[in-house]
Amino acid sequence: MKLSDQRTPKTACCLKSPSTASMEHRLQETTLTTTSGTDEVMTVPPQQQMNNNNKLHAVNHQKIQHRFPKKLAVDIEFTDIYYRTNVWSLQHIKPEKKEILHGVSGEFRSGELTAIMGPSGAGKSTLVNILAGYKIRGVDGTVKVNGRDRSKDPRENFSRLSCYIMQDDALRPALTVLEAMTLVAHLRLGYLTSHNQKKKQIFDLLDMLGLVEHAQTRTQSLSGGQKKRLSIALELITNPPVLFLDEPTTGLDSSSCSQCVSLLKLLAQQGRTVVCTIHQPSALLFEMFDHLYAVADGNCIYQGSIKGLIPFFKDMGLTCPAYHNPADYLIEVAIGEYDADVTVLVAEAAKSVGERRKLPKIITGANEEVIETISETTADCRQPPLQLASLASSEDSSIHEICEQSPVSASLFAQFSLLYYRNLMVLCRNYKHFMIRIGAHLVIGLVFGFLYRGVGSKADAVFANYVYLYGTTLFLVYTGTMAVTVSFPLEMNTLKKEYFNNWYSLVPCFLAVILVEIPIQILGSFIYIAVSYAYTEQPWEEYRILLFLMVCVTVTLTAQAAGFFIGVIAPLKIAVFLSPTIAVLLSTFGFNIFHHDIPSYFLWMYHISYFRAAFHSLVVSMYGQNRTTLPCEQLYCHYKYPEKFLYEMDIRDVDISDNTIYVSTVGLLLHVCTLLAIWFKLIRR
Ligand SMILES: Nc1ncnc2c1ncn2[C@@H]1O[C@H](COP(=O)(O)OP(=O)(O)OP(=O)(O)O)[C@@H](O)[C@H]1O
Repeated sequence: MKLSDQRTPKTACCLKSPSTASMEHRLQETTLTTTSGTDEVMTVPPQQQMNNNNKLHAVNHQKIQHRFPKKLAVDIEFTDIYYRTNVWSLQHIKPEKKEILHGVSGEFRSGELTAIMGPSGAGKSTLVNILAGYKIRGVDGTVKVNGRDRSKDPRENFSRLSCYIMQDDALRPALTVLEAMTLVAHLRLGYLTSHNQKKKQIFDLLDMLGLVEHAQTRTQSLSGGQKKRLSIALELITNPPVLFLDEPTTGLDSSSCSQCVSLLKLLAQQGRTVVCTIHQPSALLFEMFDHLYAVADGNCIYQGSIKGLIPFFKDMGLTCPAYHNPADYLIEVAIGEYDADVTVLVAEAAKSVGERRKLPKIITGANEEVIETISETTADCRQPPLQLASLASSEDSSIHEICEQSPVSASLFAQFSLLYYRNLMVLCRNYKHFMIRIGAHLVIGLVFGFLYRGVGSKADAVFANYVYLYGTTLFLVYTGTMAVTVSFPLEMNTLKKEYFNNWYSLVPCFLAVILVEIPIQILGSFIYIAVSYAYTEQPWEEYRILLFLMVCVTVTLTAQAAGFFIGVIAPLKIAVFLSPTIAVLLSTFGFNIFHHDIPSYFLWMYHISYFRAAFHSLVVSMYGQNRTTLPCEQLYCHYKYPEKFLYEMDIRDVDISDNTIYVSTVGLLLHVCTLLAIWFKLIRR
């Protein structure tokens, strides 16, 4: 069925503030008409002038042309959903099972905007987490997608046709709106979608969400409502048929709230299944929802239309006072006010599940509307044409079929390139951070060089040089570790969101992060070494300089790998304390303590200490390798012969290449462990 042939005027949602007239009135006033041809034109008659400069408001006064490919409609049915988790009981000193959802059932349909409401702690977020596939552990029950059990298909399939917009916007603050959209378009639409098509799609989305004029604004400067809309726009780039949102209106003022809900309504009217949790909305906002799913203490107490809520309560002997906001009344009933017997409501609501499932699907205006196929939309798009949406076809379509219509994501290499470029861009924007890191290496190099000037070439200053070498190792280990300890923890939320919503795979993302950090650390080390090496008058022999550089770079990169690892495995506050503590602990082995003096139960630390291995290598690179006699300006210099110093320090037999291989291996292993730890965190949901 070619939907563009249908010309029935439809009621559509308009994106506006409800401040001056009733929302309902305006909704009815606004019409959405399809025109002939391939372009869908939503014609919105002029509204009365309102005092709102927001772009979304202006949208109502314009013709908006959207070019959105639509996928098949997706209905979600869930039965007997239980969620149990372990909580630590101080009374019994053991973990105990706590049931948070007690077998809830329901159905969310395409073309409908569903609100999940209930008192705080009722289980709204838990339910939406489960339905979005974000929470997996401890969940029992069945979730069907277009009648097919979701668990029978690979997990990624569902995430390819749905998106989850979490409460925390988790955006990249240094990127502009346009950059964020472009990046996600390249990542998710892959190379099969042409540049022009991506650009068109981005601007259509920004236009629809009222963000065009903020395209060049950095996301950190956006208002709360704009951030929320950007979060939605980023996920809409692949046009998923299902949207889950956790409290999208939290933290927004009433005007932004209504704009946000209006937008969700529009998305639902275009045939999507839109499900969001929401706290007590205003009466006007409440009426904008098509379907209500009310939860109280892990049970469903009502599911059905908004209009049906008050009559349902009336049937249960609960009369909503006149002029009372039904949304407020619902919450009051859910917490047991008005002598409400919640168990009766739960039993009645359970009956309505079956009744709703028997109801024929209401063909909402939007479901009949044209939302063009990709092939119609773009002549230059090489993707196979997507099928037009129709509710009839949605019943037969499995997740697999719908997924086959999803755009092909960027290849792993393309993902890496895009993410690497993004990280470089963020680094350039946060150049102060970069400059401070490089500046610190220069300043410390100058200070160390000044304090230990000339010690590298004197026989009577061998111990001072030994301390300089120790200080160098410690400094490079510290700067390597500490600069990156917070890297992954700070972006864990964003990473979780982006990874869950299938933006990219973990390995390219991980490599893109560490390969931006590694050159900075190498550059910093080079600057420090250039200054301090020259100032302290270390031997000016190419071979020794190269050895020195190699050992310093290896140890600082391994320390960096340790910083990444500690940051990922420990909570942030502990990680920033743990990293330097471990560095200091490892540094005590090898410096002024001999292998034979270490108690046997600490020997393992001596052996695993990459610090010790690097430090010994540095000393040997300066005093070993057949170094000639050191110039002595005193009557007697104990260490005139460098070999003697190595002998007395018990490091004469140190093999630099063995040690360097060991330090590098530790670094590589730490990176692998970091990658596994992140992966574990991402999948442990
Ligand atoms: N992993 C968990 N361990 C222990 N309790 C949990 C866990 N997850 C959720 N809960 C509990 O389950 C209940 C429901 O939590 P949920 O976040 O779903 O509530 P909510 O309805 O979204 O509340 P709010 O509106 O305040 O966000 C709460 O009492 C919460 O403390």
